[in-house]
Amino acid sequence: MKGKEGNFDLFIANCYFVSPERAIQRFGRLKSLPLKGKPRFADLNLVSPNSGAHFTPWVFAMSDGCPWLEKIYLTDEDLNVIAEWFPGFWRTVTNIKWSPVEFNTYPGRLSNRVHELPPVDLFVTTADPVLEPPIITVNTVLSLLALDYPANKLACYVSDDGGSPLTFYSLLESINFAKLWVPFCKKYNVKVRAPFQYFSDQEPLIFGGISSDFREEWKRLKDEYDKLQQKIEEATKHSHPYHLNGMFDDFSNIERGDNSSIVKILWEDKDNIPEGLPHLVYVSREKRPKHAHHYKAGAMNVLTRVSGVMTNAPFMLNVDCDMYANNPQVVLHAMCLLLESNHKGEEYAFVQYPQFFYGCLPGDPFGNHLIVIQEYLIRGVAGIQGPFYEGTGCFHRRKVIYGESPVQHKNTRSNINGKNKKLLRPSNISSSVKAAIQVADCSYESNTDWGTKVGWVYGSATEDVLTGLGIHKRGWRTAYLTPNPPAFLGCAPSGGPACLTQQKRAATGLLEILFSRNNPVIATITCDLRFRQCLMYLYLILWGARSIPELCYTLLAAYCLLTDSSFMPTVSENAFLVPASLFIIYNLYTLSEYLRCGLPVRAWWNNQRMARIISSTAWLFGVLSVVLKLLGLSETVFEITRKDQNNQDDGADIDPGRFTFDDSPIFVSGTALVLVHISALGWTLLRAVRNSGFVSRSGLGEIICSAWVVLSLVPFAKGLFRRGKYGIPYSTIFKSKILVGLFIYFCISVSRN
Ligand SMILES: O=c1ccn([C@@H]2O[C@H](COP(=O)(O)OP(=O)(O)O[C@H]3O[C@H](CO)[C@@H](O)[C@H](O)[C@H]3O)[C@@H](O)[C@H]2O)c(=O)[nH]1
Ligand SMILES: [Mn+2]
Repeated sequence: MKGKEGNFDLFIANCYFVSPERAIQRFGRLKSLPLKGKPRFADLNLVSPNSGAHFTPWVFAMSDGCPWLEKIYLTDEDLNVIAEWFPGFWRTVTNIKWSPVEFNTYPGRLSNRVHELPPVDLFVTTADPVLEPPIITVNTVLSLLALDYPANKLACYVSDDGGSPLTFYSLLESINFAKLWVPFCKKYNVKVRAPFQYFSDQEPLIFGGISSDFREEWKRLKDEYDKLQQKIEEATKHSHPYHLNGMFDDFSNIERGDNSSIVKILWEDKDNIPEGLPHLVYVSREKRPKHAHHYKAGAMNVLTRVSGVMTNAPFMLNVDCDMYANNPQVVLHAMCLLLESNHKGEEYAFVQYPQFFYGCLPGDPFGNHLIVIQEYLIRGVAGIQGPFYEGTGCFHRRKVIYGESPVQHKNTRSNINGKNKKLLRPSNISSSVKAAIQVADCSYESNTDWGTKVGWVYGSATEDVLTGLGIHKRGWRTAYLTPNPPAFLGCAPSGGPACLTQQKRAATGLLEILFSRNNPVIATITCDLRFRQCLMYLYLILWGARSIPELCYTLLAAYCLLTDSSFMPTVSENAFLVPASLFIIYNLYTLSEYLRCGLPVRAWWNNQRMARIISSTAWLFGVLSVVLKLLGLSETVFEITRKDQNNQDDGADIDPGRFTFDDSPIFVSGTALVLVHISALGWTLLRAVRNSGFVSRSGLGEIICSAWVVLSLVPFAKGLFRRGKYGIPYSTIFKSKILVGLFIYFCISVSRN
């Protein structure tokens, strides 16, 4: 089974078409593709819903001679039906979801080419030891050190933007544990290599038939991990847990946001054998109050340069500090794609894994598990030019980050003819520490292309999407990989404040892209961004801006009820069917997506509800902060999301799925909106009672709209009557009431004129 066997691009048409002609129209084009191999099979039966006729679509397999990769183009049956019946309906979204793609990778088949595997640099970013407890970062690092990949081809770099001695101490302490953990994982082929997850599961001890050796080692390692955890916990409690001497000297007198560069080798892998422990390097870049540090993008660029002078691997993985590797074969899976070019000779700029989360609350109460979005949206984009960069769980080609275009890449590749590829990683890195410190200084980037044409791009709080767009703009294709088990798992924030802060930052950052030099429309006209990819980016970056029309519509319903007017047709008119069917179809369709992902109805509802909450609060504030930035009144900031620890209980009545509040102004608009609608509905009811019956101009349409808003904002309605963190603070309610008063006054004065 070598050589030509195996690799094929597979085209499947598994959809119902309105007519066989339509199917031929859509899939006939496949015939003209340059088939290298023989078509494999064609045995799917299609049924035409109109004529009932059966017909067989074409299924093609094209062999490229690469045994470890399959690319499957799927066509979403429901999408086709909808697209057939409702031409033009939800066009932008349909554009994105139209041609989903799935890759199947077979890392096992790479095993006889181990010597050809390239080195990979692994990056972890952390920024705040309080919001991001070091034990979380330590677990992520341990999961990376223990990956199924030759250790002498890996190097792990941790960027600590907090310059925290606690984070440094925790990583230093974890080295001794890593020396036991990594061999243990590889010896017993441990599935989950983040120790906190592995040991939270007692199962390995309960099953029968496992050697007593294993039991003993398991217990020993659990013991060691507990000790490590205790040490870190202890250090967290005391302000000076370690004598500031020797290795800690650099951390004395550090002020937040004002420190020189620190680069320390925590572990240098001198043995240089595949079974060893990868290099581990701690990096805290220089920060000065007068120098913009560009948040995560700045940190990523420093990591790129520091690793550049130390190991300079051709591929770089980056993860957020909470995103541990859940599938030990992530690098191998990524290599199945990165080592290959497709039948047109194109290579992928990066391989993006989805963001999935651990410890998920049932029913996705905060609407942030991203399962459906990733399954339909990102898989769909994967069939256009490729997924956007999600900021974590992504393998980049180093040269692409340095600004290389696909054409340049092809040329250099054919020049070196694949032979001189750098397949070894230096085993001595201590000699380059001095250089590494220099490239981590903040003056290093002045008057260079870093942050514009080179590296992670500055100017947006969503540096990930902006950077990925810069790559697509140069004409690169990218790939989306969804192996089983999921590649990486992280923490999804819970509670109102953390979720809304994260969404506000996303809305801000995405909108900033519209006003950046990477504007997708300009990129399509002047560069190599594809048109459909441009539509996808527009859809994405205008997410937050949707809050403005949405707010207008929600207020419109309340306005009509308060002034006894209407914006909807009445039930007796035929025209009523238009909004009614749109409403029903939209909800049924989105619901079907959740059900097809195996999620409960509750998850669908929670996501719909959170979308309205986020739109009326976080996105609105996101838009506002971009407006302030454009007016030059304030700069946008990257607020770090709190990484919750599961045991963070602070009371008996704990319900982690319940919405929480604090005194942030972000809650004012939502509170005002729910108050407006409750008033409007109350007023309508009163009027109905007084007039004995609904003889008014505003009818069922307006009432349904208003009630839908209240239903979506139920957490706010409940928050009005609760105290503590589940209640809305009085000051917020007070401010909201002023807004409500102004709105009602506006309604009355408009309707009088
Ligand atoms: O000044 C900073 C700020 C943040 N970070 C790191 O950036 C990562 C992401 O920050 P987080 O607060 O966890 O944001 P999330 O909302 O969870 O992040 C999502 O959104 C970000 C912006 O789009 C992406 O960068 C992330 O990869 C993506 O997971 C974390 O590792 C932080 O430590 C820094 O290194 N320096
Ligand atoms: Mn995160």
